[in-house]
Amino acid sequence: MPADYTELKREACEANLALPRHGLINLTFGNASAIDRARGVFAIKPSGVDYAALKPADMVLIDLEGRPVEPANKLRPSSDTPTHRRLFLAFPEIGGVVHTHSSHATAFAQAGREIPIFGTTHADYFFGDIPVTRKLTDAEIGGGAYEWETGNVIVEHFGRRKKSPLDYPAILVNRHAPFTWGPTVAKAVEVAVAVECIARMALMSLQLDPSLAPIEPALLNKHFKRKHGPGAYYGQP
Ligand SMILES: O=C(CO)[C@@H](O)[C@H](O)COP(=O)(O)O
Repeated sequence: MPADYTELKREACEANLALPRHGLINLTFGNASAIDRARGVFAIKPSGVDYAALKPADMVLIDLEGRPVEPANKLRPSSDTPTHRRLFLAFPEIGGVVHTHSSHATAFAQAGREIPIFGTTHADYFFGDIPVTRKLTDAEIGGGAYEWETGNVIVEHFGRRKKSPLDYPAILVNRHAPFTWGPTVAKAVEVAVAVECIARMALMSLQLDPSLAPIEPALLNKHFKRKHGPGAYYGQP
């Protein structure tokens, strides 16, 4: 009896449809995926397909070895599938990954800039700057495993600090755009919305005052602690 992935595909499709709904997507940029940890299979957006046309049955199933789970059909998995797979392998706590090219967060990523924490909107969600990875090297870009290497620089950023990725569910890939994750793909979408909202506010704050200092520690602690409690992780990845 073949496994039934109907619910996994529905969950992944709903997350992908939420991206343009939240204004995080232009054209076919971006992608979302959800994993069935018990079976080691994730469902991801098909490559290059108009979001408006997406249906659950279009989601492509890939196992954690990178193999298609269903007979190949006309729809190829997202070009970013190896990046999602790299994150699912490195972060066993996560249930979903989202990648967008949302404008303001992508502006910070292209500039290789972390998103500084200037106010309580940010402090309610993250205890520090939203980080940016190092640039990929020419060898990583041209070595034939670019998307996998993109996942590697994200994992490397967290690995050095040995913090749970759920404590810090977002990062900007240098010269590229944001990736977010969460215990579910729906939560990863929510984080992607928060990252874009925070990035837009940060960019406008810097336009008003290019030398704006980061938020005061007392205000950061008050807002983060009242939302996430004393047991939450306080610090950067
Ligand atoms: O990173 C990028 C573009 O730079 C991706 O967001 C692609 O634009 C999405 O491609 P598919 O998921 O449609 O293959």
